[in-house]
Amino acid sequence: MNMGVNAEFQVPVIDFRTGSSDMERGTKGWHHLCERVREACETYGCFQVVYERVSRKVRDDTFVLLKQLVEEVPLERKQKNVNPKPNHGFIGPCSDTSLYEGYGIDEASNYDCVESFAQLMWPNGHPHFCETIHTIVKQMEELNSMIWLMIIDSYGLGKKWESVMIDYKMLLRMMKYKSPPPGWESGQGLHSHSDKPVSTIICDDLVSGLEIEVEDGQWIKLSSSPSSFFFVVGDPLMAWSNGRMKAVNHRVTMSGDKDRFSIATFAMPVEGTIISTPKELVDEQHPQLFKDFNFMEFLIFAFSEKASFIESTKQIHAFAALSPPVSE
Ligand SMILES: O=C(O)CCC(=O)C(=O)O
Ligand SMILES: [Fe+2]
Repeated sequence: MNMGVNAEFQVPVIDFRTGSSDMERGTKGWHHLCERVREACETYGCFQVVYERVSRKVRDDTFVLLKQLVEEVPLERKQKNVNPKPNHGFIGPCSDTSLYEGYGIDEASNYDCVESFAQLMWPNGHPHFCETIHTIVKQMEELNSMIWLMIIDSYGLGKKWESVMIDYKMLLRMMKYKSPPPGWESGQGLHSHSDKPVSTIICDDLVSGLEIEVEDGQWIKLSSSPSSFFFVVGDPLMAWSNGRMKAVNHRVTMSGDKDRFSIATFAMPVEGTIISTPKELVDEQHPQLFKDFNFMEFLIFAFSEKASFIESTKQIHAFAALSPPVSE
């Protein structure tokens, strides 16, 4: 098994050009984009999307503010960022050798939720933080909805999109990965996993570190650009697509002397949402692989003691696989 990082591969880069007729639903260009999105999600489980609706200024300000949060706010305030839902709150560097530090804001496209977080970190308030973070999350949410619509159209489900589109909220995580200590060639920033939310959009400060597994043991490092984001397929989207899309195994590996900052918005279905494969995606050749399941129950399972013994990408199978698969 080759554990090396292969730099020759690159995931597809798909340009959502602002103002182009390709972005108008129903045009030929739109259908072409839908195909490319579907192919990327099926082959790699992720792609890079160029999206200029998020301005350079908002993006730059976001990382300045994130650095301010990491560097200036005392630990006891950071620790107030708690949430009973798994992986929704502050995760500090849990040991001297841990490179990771992360903060969570649930329902971050709601201004009040960003403000409550800011109030805990800066008791005198921080309107610039609230406005900037709220803006970028709203724009990333729009991008996510557009990609979902493309996925739905790419499978010919456009006419019934209202019944397949699920209601969701955006969980924001803001992250810092320290560069490895002197003498280390590289260090683990985040262990390998597939995402438990339906899908994820990642925006980074151009310090690379994110890697995906393309074949067993073959990892590729992804490098972004000032106007690009990574869209990542999560386990529930893979299950919804009846296994067509790939919930890609990914991790963060740090090298060099620069810290990495990133933010990720996770699409979290609202309480009570049932993930169910549309019947159009089930036939003789594609028997149904997963039963309908409650998203929140899956999330809780994935963070349980029992699931900690199961490889991340296999957890969804342990939780919801139909065996044998059922053809309609
Ligand atoms: O920070 C990154 O680039 C990746 C984060 C990630 O994969 C996650 O939080 O699930
Ligand atoms: Fe992830």
